[in-house]
This record gives sequence, structure tokens and C-alpha cells, in this order.
Amino acid sequence: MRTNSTTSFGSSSADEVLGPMSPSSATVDMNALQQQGRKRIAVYAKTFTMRFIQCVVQSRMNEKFDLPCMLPQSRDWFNVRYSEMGEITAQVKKSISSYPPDAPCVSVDFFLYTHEGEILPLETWTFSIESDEATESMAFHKEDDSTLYHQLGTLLKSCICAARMTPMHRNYVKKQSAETFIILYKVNSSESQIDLGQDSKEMVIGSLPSVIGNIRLRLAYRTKMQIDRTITPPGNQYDSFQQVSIASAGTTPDSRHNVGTPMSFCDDGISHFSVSPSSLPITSPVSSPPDFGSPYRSPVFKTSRSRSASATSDGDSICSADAVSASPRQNKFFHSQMIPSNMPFANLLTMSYTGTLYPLKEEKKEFSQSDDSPCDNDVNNCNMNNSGNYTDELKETLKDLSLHDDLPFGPLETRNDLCEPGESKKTLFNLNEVVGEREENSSPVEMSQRTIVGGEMENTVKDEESTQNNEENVINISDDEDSFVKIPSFGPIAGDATAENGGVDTQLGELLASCKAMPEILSFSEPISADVLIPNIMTHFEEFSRHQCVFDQFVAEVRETHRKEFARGVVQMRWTWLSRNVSQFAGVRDAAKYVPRRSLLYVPASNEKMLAKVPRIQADCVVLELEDSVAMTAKTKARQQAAKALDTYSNERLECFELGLRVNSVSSGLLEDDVKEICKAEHLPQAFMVPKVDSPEDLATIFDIFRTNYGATRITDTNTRLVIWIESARALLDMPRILSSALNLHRNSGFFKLDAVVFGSDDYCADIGATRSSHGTENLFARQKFVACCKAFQLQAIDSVYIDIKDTDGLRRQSDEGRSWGFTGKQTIHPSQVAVVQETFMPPGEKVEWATELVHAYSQHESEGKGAFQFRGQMIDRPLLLQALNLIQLVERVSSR
Ligand SMILES: CC(=O)SCCNC(=O)CCNC(=O)[C@H](O)C(C)(C)COP(=O)(O)OP(=O)(O)OC[C@H]1O[C@@H](n2cnc3c(N)ncnc32)[C@H](O)[C@@H]1OP(=O)(O)O
Ligand SMILES: CC(=O)C(=O)O
Repeated sequence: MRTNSTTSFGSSSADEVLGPMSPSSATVDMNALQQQGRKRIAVYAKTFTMRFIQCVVQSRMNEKFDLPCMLPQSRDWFNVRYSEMGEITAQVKKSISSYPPDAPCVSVDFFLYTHEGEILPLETWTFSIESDEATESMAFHKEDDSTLYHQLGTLLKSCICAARMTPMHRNYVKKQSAETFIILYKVNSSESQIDLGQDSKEMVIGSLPSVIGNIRLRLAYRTKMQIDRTITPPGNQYDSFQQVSIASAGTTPDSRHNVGTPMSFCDDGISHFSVSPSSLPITSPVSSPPDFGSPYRSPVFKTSRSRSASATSDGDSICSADAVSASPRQNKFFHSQMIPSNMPFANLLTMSYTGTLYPLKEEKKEFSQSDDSPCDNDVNNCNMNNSGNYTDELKETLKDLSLHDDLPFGPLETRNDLCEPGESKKTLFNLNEVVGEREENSSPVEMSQRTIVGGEMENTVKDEESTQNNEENVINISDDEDSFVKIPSFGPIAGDATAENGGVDTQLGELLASCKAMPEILSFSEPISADVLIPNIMTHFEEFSRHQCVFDQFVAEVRETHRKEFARGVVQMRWTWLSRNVSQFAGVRDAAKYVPRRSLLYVPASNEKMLAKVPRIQADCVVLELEDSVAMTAKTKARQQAAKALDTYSNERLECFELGLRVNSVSSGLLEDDVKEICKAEHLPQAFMVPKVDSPEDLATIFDIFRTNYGATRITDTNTRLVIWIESARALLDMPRILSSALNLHRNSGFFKLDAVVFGSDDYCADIGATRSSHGTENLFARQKFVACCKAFQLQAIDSVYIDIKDTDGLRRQSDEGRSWGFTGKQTIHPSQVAVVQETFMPPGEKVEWATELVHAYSQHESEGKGAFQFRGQMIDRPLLLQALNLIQLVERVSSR
């Protein structure tokens, strides 16, 4: 992490930095002095170019500057202290071969690059030295040298200030992310060619006359922040950035002012697009813009993306549910494909979400081997060996961390498949992309590596030799060094002698700093002789040898830290994967939020005695019931009792996983009265349950009633869930639309999250005119269609009521049938039914053992490249793996009570 980026102003002068001018002015030959002055200013110009680019580019990285003032010893160029980034220096060197005054100018362009691949040129900085008659006739005086040096210092400080005042800095620098946009830069050895659009502004930051010409720093920036999306976005077709910038520059004023296209907003809209088309507001973005009163409002971008395009995945299908999880990852920047190779800043930002900028050789190898991993997106398991097994080292670490016990299926073995696309915040990353890019763009940058350790941007040092030997190379870095060599920062190792003495990091840092300090003798006019230089270097070598133990210590710390960090990352990744890929979890991303509903017990809210039993009822889900079990004459009483009970229960520990409340249906006309009364309670139920939802229009009414009576805060309580009942032929046939509407209401309007759907078999039978029977064949089609629809949307499916309270065998049989068809639970009406149902929906011990063994066997075969294999006489492939994981997780969750 760069903790060292404050700018402070020291007191150095030209002489301190370059050494005194010679020959002395007393004996000066005017021509020689003129010549010397020119040379000297040329050095200033080159150094200034480097420094100003560093300052401006770093200011666009959204990192805080925090360098302590080093007065009075500072020998920082132009009295400005900052920490150089090697990557920027490398890019400057790569992009320009000569500096002013040899080159007419140097310019730096900045661009905003959206996740959709569009580019908006934002500003350009130009440093030039232009001679004219006045400067050509200027005579150089020795005092001019020092004056100019200090003036350049002021110019650099002005540049730093200006860099923080442009629209780009104010509006965009802090908001960069993989989901929205990032800022790129490009260095040119000529005037910039980019088009900053209508009403762009230009200013001269400073102009200093000198014997070699007017030294000038200029800034031009865009004021109209619009992207014309009628222009083809840059993609693979662009080989060089030049092409991209030309395409952008082709924007015509007219096309920028298209009317009728929806607007999106920099911080809201673009991220909407990246999340999911279906996450766009139901109402048109034009008619419902983000809150203009917000202090965070960003400038408007123009987009030609239309609602109709979004609608394709908006609606009724499984895509709608899936899109939420898939889209953000799919839409992340794929830099190696999208970003031209000479946009190094993009690389720096890449690592903030891929984890690594440049892969180590062995990582590269692992990634190329895992191309055909079932994880089709972007993450792989980096601490596995080449056959996909976890390395001994990782296993060892997991043992150290006692993490085996936390895993659902014992020790980590070969889990090539258990990786979560996109969850690559530590050392888990997609290297396939960066590898290609890295090889193509071999540059001095290869000497350094940067990666993320512990979720933060850190620098790494690449040790060529240890890389070949498959050693650990990722190192935490935190320093203010100004070169490619970064000094690591680790806590002292307890008990170690070096720890008491300031710690390995301090010692190593001091050593490297002393070795890298600017040599005392440095003058362009007096070359350093070999007699002085060689002994000097030899002394440095000896110094290093004496500190061998410091390096050894450092390497040991690096290895240990990396090993532990990585192990944690893997375990986290496995759990995340599980919760996202197992249908049992019904679309709930976080396993901890999964609510088991093996049995759902109705408690009529009109019955005070029954209500009093609720805290001790061990049904997974208890439903305070206002609907069918409550007589019309008792509705008011039931509502009042339910509201009171909600507040009373809030002081008690309930045995159930969920306390819900079933209101009356829309068609009953009683819903609003229910909601009005219940909202008098201070505590909401954990789930609102609404029967007889026959259409999306019913949902709109439900939403409206809740919104009117509950107010904005309560209705968007993200912890409150929604459960609905499907109880008619019409509703059954319209289930996809009903379910997707409910999910969209949550996504777009923040309404309670639909989590489960219940089949109201008695009302369904009444609706279709069927006669209820003990064998239940009259509901065969409905139950099977129902369960398929629920699962298509990753929702829990709750089976019908078994009304014969005394017939335990029949209840068990029907429960067993429902479970085997895919239902996740069953409604119960009497406490005596709860245990039977919950037991039936709990996998038996031998099944759990089967599932656990299957998962292990699957891992083993997966690592050997076998998708299907034989296990206990059965053909096993991926769907069976998912079934096994379903079982394991249900057991895990239920036994956590
Ligand atoms: C098709 C549909 O719509 S289903 C949904 C609507 N239906 C319902 O909500 C019905 C819920 N169930 C009930 O109301 C009752 O179980 C009934 C009316 C069916 C039977 O009730 P009872 O005749 O009291 O049954 P029973 O005498 O066996 O009850 C035994 C005990 O369990 C209690 N009990 C029974 N059902 C419940 C219940 N659902 N919740 C809490 N406690 C209950 C009784 O209060 C009684 O307690 P006690 O021993 O302290 O007196
Ligand atoms: C439970 C319910 O409402 C029904 O079966 O109709």
C-alpha cells in the first residue's frame, strides 16, 4: 500500500541537487557559462518533465499523500517531496525518447474509460520549451540558475494544486471502480491530439523565460462530460491507443446532443448497467432520475442504451434471477482484451480487482492448466499444484489455522471446481488475461511486480531465481522508496534479535535507503572517476553481505505471511462458492442468511393461547396467521394480538429460524387493514407472507399498500423477507411472471426480498373443482409444475398442507414424496406435525455420509480431469454433486440452531 504520498516542500536548491556551477563566475568565459547554463536548464527540463508527470498521474490514482517533511536535509528536486512510481517512470521512458528542449513538448492525456469500453478524453497537460527572439537573446547569469530552479519548484507545486482542481479530479478520481469507470493516461512526445469537446478550457499553469526558451506548462480540460454512445466503443479492433483516441475525437457535437436517449448517471447509472439490466428501475430512468439533491451527484453521461434492450433479461425467465449475480462479474473490465497495451494506468488499476498485475511463472502455468476448469469465469485456485491438488504447503497452513473443522466436507483436498467466479480479492486471480498482455509488452516494468495481499494494494518484489524455484514471491510492501525496488514492511518476529532492534523491515529499509541514497559527488560537469566509484560500490556490496541475515529474515516473513493470507482466501472462496451454487440456498448469496423452512407452522393469531406457545415452537418457520384460520368476526382481534405478539417476542429467544406473519389476500379486501394494524408494532415480522397472489398486478397492489402504510424506511428493510402463496390455476400458470415481478420489485424498488413460495393446495383444489384425496393425485401436475417454477427462480418451494392431523404415516409419506420431488419444506397446521415433517426433510445419516463421500470423490476425479465417474455403483456427474452439496448444507444450517 502506498502510505507515503504526501507532498511536502523542502529547502533544497539547485546546488544541493546538482552541485555548484563551475567554473566560478569570477573567471568565467561568457560563452562557456552560457553553454553550461543551457545544459543545466536542459537537465532541469528533463527532471521537471519526469516529476510533473509523476505528480499529475499519481494525483489521479485516488491515493492520499502522506510524506513527512524532511527539512532541512531534504535534497528533493525542486523542493517537492514525493514518492516515485516505477511504473509511471517506465511508461514515460517507453513513450518518449527526448525531452524538451530537444523535443518541442511532452504531453500527458487523461481519459475516462467506462466498463462498457467507451472512452472520454478528459484533460491534457503539456510541458514545452519554446524559444523566441527574446529568449534567444537572453544572457545567462549564475544567479539565474538558482532563480529558475526555485521557479520550477513553484511551477511544480502549482501543477500539483491544479491537478486537484480540474473537473476530472473533483468528479471522477475518487469514484473509479471496476463496475463503473477508471481513468487512464497516455504520455506523448508531441502536442496532444485529443478532442476535449465543446467549451473545453485551457490555461497556462506557468511560463518561465530562460536562455533555452519559454518553459511552459499548460492544462486543457473538458467541461462537457458526455459520452456519445453512437461511436463504436473500443475493443479488440484497436491495436493502439492512438486509434482509440482518434475514434473518440471523431465525436461530433450534434451526435452528442441526441435527444430521446435515456440518460445514465456516472455513479448511479453506469453501475446500474454493470449490475444487471434487470436492475434498472421499472420506471424510465428519464422520468425517475437519481436524487438531484444528493451531494454526490455526478455529471450526466449520454447513453444510447435503451430500456428495451434491458428487457430481454428483465422479465420472466431464469435469466432474470441469474443476471443479478452474473452481471457484475461479466461486465468487469477485461483489460487485456479491451485496453490498448500502452495504457499502463489501466494495468495499475487492474490489479485492484484482479489481485495481480504480473503473474509469477508458476502462477501462469497453473492458470493455463486450469483453462477448462468448471469455473468458467475468472478465478482459479492458485495454491494448487499442477494437477489441481492443493499444495502440501496450503494443507499445512489450513491445519495451522484449524480451518479443516470449518469445512463442510473435511480437509481440503482437490477442489478445482469450487472456485467462485469473480471472488478474487487476494491472490486468486485470472492470470490468463494479464499473462498475454505481459508477454506482449515486455518493458522495464517487468522488473517489478505489484499484487494485492490482504485485500490492499501492495507492491511485490520479484526474485527471478526464487520464481524459477517455485518459491513464494508475494511481499507486503509499504515504503517511500522512489524506484522499482520496494521495501517490504512486516511486523517484527517475536523473540527475534532483529525485532528488538527495530524489526526486519526497519533494518532492511534503512539498509536499502542508505544504499540508494544519492551519491555525494554528482555533477554533470565532472564525471565520477572509476577510482572513486569502484571502491564505493565495493563498500556497498560488503554492506549488503553483512546484512545477509536481514534478507533471510525478510524472506521468511514474506513466505509465512503469504501462506496464511492465501489459505484464508481459499477458505473464504470455497464458502462463497458453495452458497452461490447450491440451489438449496435459494438464491441467497450469503449462506448465513439461508432460512431453512422444512416445516412452516400456522398459528392462528386470533388464538391467544396458541400465540403464547410460539417462542417454544421448534418449527423452522412459524407463521402468525390472519387469513383462513381466522374467522371474519375475529380479524380485528387477530391483528391486534399479532401486533402485540411481535413486540413481545422481540424480548424473547425464539426457537424457530423465522417468525412470519400471513396477512389476508389482495382479493379479500382486508389486506390494507391488516397492514395498518400490524405497522403499529415496533418490530416487524422477519417475513411477510401473502396468500393468493394471482398476478403481477396483485404484487403491485401489495407493494402499494405496504409503501403507503409502512413508509420508505421500513419497506426497504433489507432483512425482511417476502413469502407468497400460489393457490389458483391462474396463478400457477402465471408463476414465472409473478415470481420475476416479485424479484424485480425487490431489486428495483427495494421491496421485501422474495425468498420462498408456498403451494396452497386446498384453495387450488377449490379453484379447479378437484376433490381432495389422501393420495393427492389431483394435485400431481400442480405440485410438480409449482416446484419447477420455484427452482427456476432459485426460490424455496413449500409443499401442501396435510390436513389429517392424526394420520402421521400419511403425513410422512406425503412429506417424503414432496422432498423427493424437490420441495424444500411443507406446511403444517398442528405442532404434532412439525417433528415428522422436519425429520423427513432432513437427509438421513447415511445420505449425509453418501453426500460427503461423493463430494470428496468428485474432487478427486475432477482433479484428474474426469467429469463423470462411478461411485458406489452409480454414475456421478456435476448435478449429483450439487444434490450432495444441498444435503450437506441443509444439515450444516439446521444443526447450527
Ligand atoms: C388450508 C389452510 O389454509 S391451512 C392454514 C390455516 N389453518 C390454520 O392455521 C390451522 C392451524 N391449526 C389449528 O388452528 C389447530 O391445530 C386446530 C384448530 C386444527 C386444532 O386445534 P386443537 O383442537 O386445539 O388441537 P389439539 O387439542 O390437538 O391441540 C393440542 C395443543 O396444541 C396447541 N395447538 C394446536 N394447534 C396449534 C397451532 N397451530 N399452533 C400452536 N399451538 C397449537 C393447542 O393449543 C393445544 O394446546 P394445549 O395442550 O396447551 O391446550
Ligand atoms: C394453505 C392454504 O392456504 C391452502 O392449502 O389453501
